[in-house]
Amino acid sequence: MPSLRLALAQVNSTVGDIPGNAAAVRRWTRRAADAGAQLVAFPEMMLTGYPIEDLVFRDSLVAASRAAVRQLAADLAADGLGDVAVVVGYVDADGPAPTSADAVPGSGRRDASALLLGGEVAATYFKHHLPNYGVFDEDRYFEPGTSLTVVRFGDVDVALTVCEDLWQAGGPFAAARRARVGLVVNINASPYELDKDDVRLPLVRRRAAEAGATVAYVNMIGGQDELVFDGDSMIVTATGELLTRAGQFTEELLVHDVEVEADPVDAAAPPAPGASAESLHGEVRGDDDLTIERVRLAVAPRPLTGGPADGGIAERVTDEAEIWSALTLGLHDYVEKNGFRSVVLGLSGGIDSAVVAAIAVDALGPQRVVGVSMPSGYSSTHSRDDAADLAKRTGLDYRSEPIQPMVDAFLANMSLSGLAVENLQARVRGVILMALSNQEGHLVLTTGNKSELAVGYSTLYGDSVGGFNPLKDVPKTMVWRLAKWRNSDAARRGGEPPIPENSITKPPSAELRPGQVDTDSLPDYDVLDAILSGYIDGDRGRDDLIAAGHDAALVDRVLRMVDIAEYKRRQSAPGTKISIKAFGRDRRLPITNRFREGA
Ligand SMILES: Nc1ncnc2c1ncn2[C@@H]1O[C@H](COP(=O)(O)OP(=O)(O)OC[C@H]2O[C@@H]([n+]3cccc(C(=O)O)c3)[C@H](O)[C@@H]2O)[C@@H](O)[C@H]1O
Ligand SMILES: Nc1ncnc2c1ncn2[C@@H]1O[C@H](COP(=O)(O)OP(=O)(O)OP(=O)(O)O)[C@@H](O)[C@H]1O
Ligand SMILES: NC(=O)CC[C@H](N)C(=O)O
Repeated sequence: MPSLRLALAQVNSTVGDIPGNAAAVRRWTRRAADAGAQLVAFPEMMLTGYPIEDLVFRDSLVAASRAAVRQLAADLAADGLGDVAVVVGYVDADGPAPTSADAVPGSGRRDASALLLGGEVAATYFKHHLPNYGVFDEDRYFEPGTSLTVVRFGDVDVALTVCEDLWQAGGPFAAARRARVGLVVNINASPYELDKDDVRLPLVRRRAAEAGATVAYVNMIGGQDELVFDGDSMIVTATGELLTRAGQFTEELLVHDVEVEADPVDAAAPPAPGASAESLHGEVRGDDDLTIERVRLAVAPRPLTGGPADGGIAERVTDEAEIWSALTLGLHDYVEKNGFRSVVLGLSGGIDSAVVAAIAVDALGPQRVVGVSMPSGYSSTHSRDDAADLAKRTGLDYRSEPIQPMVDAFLANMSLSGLAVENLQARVRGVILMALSNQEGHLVLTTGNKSELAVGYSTLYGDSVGGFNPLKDVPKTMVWRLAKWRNSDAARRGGEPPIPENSITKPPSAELRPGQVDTDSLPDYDVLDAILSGYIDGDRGRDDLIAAGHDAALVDRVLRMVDIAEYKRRQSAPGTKISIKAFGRDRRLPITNRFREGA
């Protein structure tokens, strides 16, 4: 059986930085060549970054992407890497631009994969299955490809596919079976969701069985606004054997030798049982017929030399460890890719700000994190002590800005009472953080968790002020789990647990009036989160939630709070998606809306 040395470049690209991304391809191809790889695969839309959203409508961007892929082929050859096959994602176009009179959005735009060899773009493939659910809008942006590109690579037929092609049965993988390929290269921009890695491996196995071929799956890593990509690249044989698998959230070159069948399956044979359709979001399309385009290469691939390469199989980690990595990488990349040197946040001594501070310190280092205690007349001594303790444990830049004189100045000039005074305190804090941002250039982090965002438990233009929110998609009960995990992980490694125990154990309180605790207005968070998870993540209605055992009056109250807080969410800062349904692109609801569940 022919042996191929594959390299999967699980790397981080930046949206819009076409020259920087092309330079990264050259650097990683050099490393792959040094490891003796014959073919190196980069993620979906590596050259443009992913997702580029409406940038795809710009002719200038498409032209730059098309030019870059050709230039990259030439540059790789000039680097002495012309005999390494490089599979790379980019944006192509072969139809009228969407701006022309007879075109519709998406017309002519292609989510493409190119195989570069010998200084040329030797083959191209256009993504067939376009995801159009959850955070994806690819029907808006692209036209689906209708043929499968099969490249004769030495003695092996290799099919090119892109991301969603793997998530739906039929189409490219069925065509790959008909084409009797030995290897399917699948390049991805697959955003992180908790437990998605548990879905990926069985999915890759099913597609490998469907194609009757080895599947090389490469995914990007890195943060892009609300998305974070986790990698988890892997190679799986036609019989379902996992040969190698990368870790999550780190750049990595996975180099592995694969034995590939030169003439693998009997095209007439049906796919193995279990090769059926599957999608996390339950969307499945039919068994579309693709034509097969065979490409013969003008340049022979480099011979296999040196000792064997084995990429190994990375260990899986706990949910908390996985989420922590997602949140730190999401924040890190938002800060770095948007050119900030530092972040600032209010430290209340409570659990939310403590966890955000610990994430920021892990992502950026303590010298790039400013924590501000802003006590008012209602602030307890422990809230200040706990904030100071957190600062001492993490080494972040700690400041104190008492707000009472500023609140008093407002009250001396305006007659305010009740909720207006409560919210004034949160708003004065927001003004202080924005002033520090303007003065010193920090990005303001806001700290509202998903449970609070769901029920509108925050002050608009107050504690919700900020440019980025690491906890946006993290329910309160998970905030506590993360805090406990981070502390015990630190202890296990012999380090200082960053989060004061008191911040974890005390009852949550906004401290906007004497003796206030969250449970004055909200049910216990474990009860609240269970209802929210059903209503938001599961799209379950009132009756369904009551049938599941939740108290009817409580369900009515919670659903009403969620429904009327849509306006706050629409104005909220972006934050890293970790769940199947994050607020924002995953869940788009009208603000003006009189539909109410049940009562
Ligand atoms: N449909 C709509 N479209 C656009 N704007 C709309 C709107 N409905 C109200 N509004 C505006 O929103 C205002 C009400 O919102 P807002 O001013 O925020 O005030 P509101 O939501 O009434 O009060 C804030 C709540 O959050 C709690 N809180 C505050 C701070 C921190 C924490 C915490 O522990 O994390 C909790 C606080 O105890 C209180 O229950 C209205 O006065 C109006 O201006
Ligand atoms: N005394 C304070 N000093 C500094 N920042 C504060 C203070 N009180 C509130 N904040 C800021 O406002 C956010 C909302 O906090 P609040 O205490 O009202 O509710 P919370 O959701 O329980 O948050 P936390 O668990 O961080 O206390 C805090 O996370 C913090 O960033
Ligand atoms: N870029 C894509 O096609 C991603 C869609 C795919 N279902 C995923 O989440 O991995």
